[in-house]
Amino acid sequence: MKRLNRQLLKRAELPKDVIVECQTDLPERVIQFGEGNFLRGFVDWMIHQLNRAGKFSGRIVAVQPTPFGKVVPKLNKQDGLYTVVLRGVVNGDVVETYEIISSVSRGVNPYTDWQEVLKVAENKEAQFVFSNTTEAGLTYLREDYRGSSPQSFPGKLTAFLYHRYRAFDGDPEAGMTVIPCELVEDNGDTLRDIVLQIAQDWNFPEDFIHWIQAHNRFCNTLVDRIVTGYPDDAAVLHERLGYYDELLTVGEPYHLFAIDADGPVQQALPFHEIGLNVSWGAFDVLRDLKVRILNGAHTMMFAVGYLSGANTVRDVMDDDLLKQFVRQGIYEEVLPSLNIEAERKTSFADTVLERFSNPFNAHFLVDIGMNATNKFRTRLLPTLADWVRHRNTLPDVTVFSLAALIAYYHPVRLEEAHLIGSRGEEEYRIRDGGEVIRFFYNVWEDYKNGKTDLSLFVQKVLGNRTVWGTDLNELPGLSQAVHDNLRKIERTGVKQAVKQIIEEKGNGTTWTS
Ligand SMILES: NC(=O)c1ccc[n+]([C@@H]2O[C@H](COP(=O)([O-])OP(=O)(O)OC[C@H]3O[C@@H](n4cnc5c(N)ncnc54)[C@H](O)[C@@H]3O)[C@@H](O)[C@H]2O)c1
Ligand SMILES: O=P(O)(O)OC[C@@H](O)[C@@H](O)[C@H](O)[C@H](O)CO
Repeated sequence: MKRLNRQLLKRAELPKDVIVECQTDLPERVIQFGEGNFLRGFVDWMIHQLNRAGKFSGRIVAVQPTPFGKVVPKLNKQDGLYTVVLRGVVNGDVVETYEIISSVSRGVNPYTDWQEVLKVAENKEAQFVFSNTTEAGLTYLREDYRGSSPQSFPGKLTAFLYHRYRAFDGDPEAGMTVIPCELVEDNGDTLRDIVLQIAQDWNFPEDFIHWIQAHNRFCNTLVDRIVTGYPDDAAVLHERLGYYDELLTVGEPYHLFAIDADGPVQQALPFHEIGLNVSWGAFDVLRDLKVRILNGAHTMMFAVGYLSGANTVRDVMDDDLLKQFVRQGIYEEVLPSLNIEAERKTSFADTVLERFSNPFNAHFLVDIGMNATNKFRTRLLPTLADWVRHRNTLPDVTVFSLAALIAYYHPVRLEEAHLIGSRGEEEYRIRDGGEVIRFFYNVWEDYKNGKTDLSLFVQKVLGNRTVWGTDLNELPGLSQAVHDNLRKIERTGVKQAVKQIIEEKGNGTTWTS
């Protein structure tokens, strides 16, 4: 089967329902740090839509952010082309679209071709920076700059911007608009602060620091689209498309891009003019809705679902009991703890459940479970803490999900940088930061070897401030409740324990939806 590339576009007859409006000769106007699923199915797809509408006329250079990337060679083999498949239910109708995306001109591996990255800095037409390097990428790393590619993403950006500053002699007009997409609160401000810190570490001149502050915009953003990436039914899709695409990118039709940016950015990137769901300006409420409801529910379900035998979000939604668990968590615990107008939060939750029930949504629970302790801290702990503060009781579903998370972090062995857990005969990888991994390995070993009993084990786990950012034992009753839930899980397994929780809470008729 022929591979997707420019030649194929010239020669092949493609199925009629594949959207092919490719512009493969537009100038490079964007540099993007990251080439992962999310950027390809979201930002790059949006820039492609702007190009199709004649409202941007520019392409993207995608820079690989770590030495271990595998996407850049694939992108270049396909001349930057790839297919976005959007599958889901919109207003009750099943929607499935196929579109060849041509907004990426090429990929660059900065570890072998750093000069190519610097050449983009010398191109005045390149005025935008996008990124998604996961939360782990948007962090400060103290490192030296010796003229080759820095390790960290902010280090690369600092070196890139310094080269540009020098190439254009500090021209204010050469300043860039930087739009990071990492799910980090105030991601634009955070990135700017790290860049400024690195500029100081490297003794770059004060004038450069002034140029960054005065003439480069760093926008805070919030992104929302479930992009599951390369599908498990790729062979079927290739057959249907009639060509081979190593970068097939599957996502849902829903998308939301909130960008806190002023008029000139809105005019330069007029997403709103072509019907894309982009919100300009401050987005505090949207962030709370998205992170607390959608991401919160994901974190609430991943361990409970996985240890109950489900593999994907869709499996959870197809199981009456697990679905009830998620619904109770959202409607009875997360929503009451959000100080947002009732109709708005309920309607957002309804949409989230509809998105989770997307029949095509093969979103793997083990992927959602990566770095789950940190996700619990940012996505569910606010619900838990708020509940305790206002009601002096504990939210059962959220607390159970914490116990299930701890059970999920139960290793059968330590393997290099991660733990191996087991679900019956099957093994899975427990992926988290090195310190978290070592901590869970040690506490579970002590418990299994009888050095601690379950009460002390739970107290140790909840008391680790590095893991949770706080001592969770200080929440009244939490330690006992997690202990009781873990005991139930030990005795009956997760699924039976969930059943008990649901039955104790009643049949759920109090749900808003
Ligand atoms: N996939 C989604 O549905 C979705 C939706 C919204 C937000 N996100 C965000 O995207 C991230 C996952 O991205 P994806 O789905 O494209 O996955 P992916 O694995 O396809 O891409 C991850 C990218 O991050 C880079 N990266 C990983 N660790 C890094 C590090 N330490 N330093 C620098 N770069 C690093 C990788 O090289 C790769 O380019 C998540 O952290 C999430 O916050 C994903
Ligand atoms: O991508 P992560 O691993 O940070 O979190 C898992 C999911 O909650 C997340 O990817 C959502 O699907 C996404 O945030 C939807 O916009």
